[in-house]
Amino acid sequence: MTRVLGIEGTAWCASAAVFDDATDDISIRSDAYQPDSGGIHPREAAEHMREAVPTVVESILGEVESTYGDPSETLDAVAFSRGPGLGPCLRIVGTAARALAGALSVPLVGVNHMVAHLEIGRHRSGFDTPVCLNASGANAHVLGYHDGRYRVLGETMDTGVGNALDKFTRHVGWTHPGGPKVEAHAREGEYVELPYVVKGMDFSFSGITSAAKAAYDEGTPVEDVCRGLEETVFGMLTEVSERALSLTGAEELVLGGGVGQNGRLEGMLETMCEGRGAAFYAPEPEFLRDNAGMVAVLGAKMYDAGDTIQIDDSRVLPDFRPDEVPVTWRSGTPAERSRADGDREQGAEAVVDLATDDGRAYKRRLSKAYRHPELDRRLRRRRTRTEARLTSEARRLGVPTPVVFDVDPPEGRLAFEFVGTADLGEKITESRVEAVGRHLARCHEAGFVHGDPTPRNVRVSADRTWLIDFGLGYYTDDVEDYAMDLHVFEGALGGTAADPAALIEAFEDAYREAGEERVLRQLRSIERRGRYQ
Ligand SMILES: C[C@@H](O)[C@H](NC(=O)OP(=O)(O)OC[C@H]1O[C@@H](n2cnc3c(N)ncnc32)[C@H](O)[C@@H]1O)C(=O)O
Ligand SMILES: Nc1ncnc2c1ncn2[C@@H]1O[C@H](COP(=O)(O)OP(=O)(O)OP(=O)(O)O)[C@@H](O)[C@H]1O
Ligand SMILES: [Fe+2]
Repeated sequence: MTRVLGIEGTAWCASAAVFDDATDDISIRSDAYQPDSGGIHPREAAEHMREAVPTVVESILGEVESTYGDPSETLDAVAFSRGPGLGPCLRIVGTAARALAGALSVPLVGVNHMVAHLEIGRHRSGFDTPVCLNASGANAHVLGYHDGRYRVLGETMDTGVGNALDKFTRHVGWTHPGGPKVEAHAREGEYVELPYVVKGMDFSFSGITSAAKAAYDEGTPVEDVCRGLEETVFGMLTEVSERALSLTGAEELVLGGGVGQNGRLEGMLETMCEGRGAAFYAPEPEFLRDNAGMVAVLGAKMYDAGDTIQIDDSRVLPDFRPDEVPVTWRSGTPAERSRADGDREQGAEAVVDLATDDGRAYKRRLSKAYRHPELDRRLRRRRTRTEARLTSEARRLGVPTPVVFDVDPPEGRLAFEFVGTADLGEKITESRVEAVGRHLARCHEAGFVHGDPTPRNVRVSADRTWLIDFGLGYYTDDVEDYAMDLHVFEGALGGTAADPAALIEAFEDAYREAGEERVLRQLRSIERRGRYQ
């Protein structure tokens, strides 16, 4: 039996909670910081924490006393959010947690806030090895579990998803937080087109926010812009969640983070999961937005695993990433599930019929019921057309790709030559990875990117390495886009291959030889970029 007091205060929500694992009771006290104008000001937020944290802790201690008895005898540990978050806020929470653990003479547990957003969903759903979509203010990422760590399968390349919505609402003069206002107005609006940006399983929002502001400034009704924002941004998050399910073979999805309170986002995820026979769980709103209940729950699991920290080692970590956390409290690896059903491959976007007498592969991009019909039509058409064009263009450059026999964009249909004997993932070697490096360099030199170069989009045989599935590709002269291709490939290697380091090195060496050094420099800058803005 374990009972843990948790403290949260990474940005706006001062919160304390107690979790009792015998009864599964979670009791939470929260006090939100509400800026008078603009967004969250770090100094004001810290001021709020200074006043509110002692009050919520006091209040929860009172409850512990009356429900369980003397806190120093009935609590096993104090857990707190070490990061990510705003430094000045985190330090106040850290100080409070250390003082309380000292006063109660119990161990201290340092929790990663983003992992807590995930674990609360796993705890309440009872799912074993779900993929998790964290949709919060300052973050947005899709996590999977592999080999003792949570892996970031995909994430935002610029702002968090809530921040993207909040930036738009500030522009139109609404108070913080803007997310709930976007939701209310979107209900009255008609969908308008905004840029849809998915690169492999990564994505970005800054172009969407700018386009939304511009549309509003040009007189598009604010309700319509809000609807366009929801359909676009949540469509992207749902698409990458589906890709993550498809890639890992997981059959469960949990949602986390404050933006998860949005009914449209939940609805899309639910529809997507239904469509592929996966189970979906969204925690109640009080466990989605920032709260100390999730900190107490994860704190209890870590405490049970002996995962406590000494006061001296308990400094806060404003850039704490979820993949830095050694996952001590759980085991299990997702069961491998074959996505092939006889002679039919089920990808995230399409079904591909492979066992044909004519040696062809027939691909069909399916309509996605979760997407707005107009957006769905546009994406399927555009990607089908792009795939035909770039597959042929790459082939002309000498990159091995299948011959395209037929294309029907409105129907989302393509007919290709069948190539290879296996996907790269099943037969990965350094020399094949080097071939991918050379092939991508050649595409980039010709001015386009693949857009989704994962091991599943590479086919291999004894003597050749083909690139397939160019549907997310596009022409560009921006070095950032080329570097993103490399980032996507390396990310996928990191998430699936047993020893990615040697493969990544071989891949980069081959790319360097055939392509431009500045792309690799840009790749380093992508990797260094702070994501918590
Ligand atoms: C590091 C930590 O401090 C940070 N916390 C955070 O972002 O608070 P969270 O409670 O997870 O999310 C707040 C965001 O959630 C948005 N939000 C709240 N209700 C919403 C709704 N109904 N629709 C869309 N967004 C909503 C707000 O606009 C705000 O941007 C994080 O988890 O990234
Ligand atoms: N021309 C081809 N020759 C041989 N196999 C193919 C061909 N096209 C597709 N496949 C097989 O079908 C699978 C799915 O195809 P594709 O990647 O084009 O669809 P998708 O829905 O975009 O999938 P994903 O989301 O996994 O990228 C491939 O991983 C590959 O195993
Ligand atoms: Fe959060």
